[in-house]
Amino acid sequence: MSEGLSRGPGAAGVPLRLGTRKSLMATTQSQRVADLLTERTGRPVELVGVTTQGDVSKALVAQMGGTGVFVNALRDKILSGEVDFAVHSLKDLPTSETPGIALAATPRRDDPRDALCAPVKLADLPRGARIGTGSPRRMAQLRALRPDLDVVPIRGNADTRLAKVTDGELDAVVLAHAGLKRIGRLEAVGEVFDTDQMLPAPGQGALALECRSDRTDLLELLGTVDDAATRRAVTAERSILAVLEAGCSAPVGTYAAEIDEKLHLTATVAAYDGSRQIRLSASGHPDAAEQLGRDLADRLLAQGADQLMGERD
Ligand SMILES: NCc1[nH]cc(CCC(=O)O)c1CC(=O)O
Repeated sequence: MSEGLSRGPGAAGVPLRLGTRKSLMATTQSQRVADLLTERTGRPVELVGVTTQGDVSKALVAQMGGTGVFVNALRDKILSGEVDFAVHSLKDLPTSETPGIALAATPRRDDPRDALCAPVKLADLPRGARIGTGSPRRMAQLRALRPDLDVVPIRGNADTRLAKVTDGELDAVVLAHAGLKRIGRLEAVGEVFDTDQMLPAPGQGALALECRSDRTDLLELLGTVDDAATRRAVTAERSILAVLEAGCSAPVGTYAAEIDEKLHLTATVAAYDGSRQIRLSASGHPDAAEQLGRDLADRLLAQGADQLMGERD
């Protein structure tokens, strides 16, 4: 479509190429960001579907350490110049920096909470009900809330998981509210967990725009959809993960939000069996988000967080 045209900083009107996975969740969140960018800057944005190895082989996703395989494929396309930028679910991004890649913007966050997908609330599930999740964080917190439940490890995309409830294989599954909203499946929600009951994954509900770090023109343009309060909150949350040297598959829950110009941060580290949980809170100046997270992580470690995370049943 735009073949052969100059893509330099002066090329106003040339569509930006947004590399995206082809799943419904990915294309929905990419299109939302595309529309917002065009609305704010007048610049057209076209979606470029990218098939990753992870989309082709489910076994490979597990083998390569989860969602990182999707992230890496999109980053490769950015570095090679095939696409200009990508939109990721922030919680799927590793905390380590990637040479040549910049986090250009974090748009305003959606609901960060987890949701119980069942015809009833958690308290109304019968004793011993089967509840599916692949996340050690959700597993541990569910077991702490309802030790009598049978927590079943499952895989697959949100639709596959929801189908297990509809067809009666499971009584419930737990998924991110934000993802369910993006794929239009909020009707499946029986209860949205309060953060007092279940702390979300660091960055849950937030999106991340990435582009090449040497594209200063693009960094400025993408920066128009950045939400500073979201960035501060997810910075605090992710700095906990970084200190704990944990990823999205660790039993670590966090939630940060600004209230009355203070940043409040709560984090939990749980044993895999939910038998023990350390949960701590702190608040501080929003501009010191990273330090707030680091200090809280140090306090978690001082109370034995690394030992807890190392225990598996
Ligand atoms: N790891 C999969 C994943 N990555 C982002 C979302 C949902 C959207 C979000 O949390 O921002 C999901 C599904 C889920 O956890 O239910």
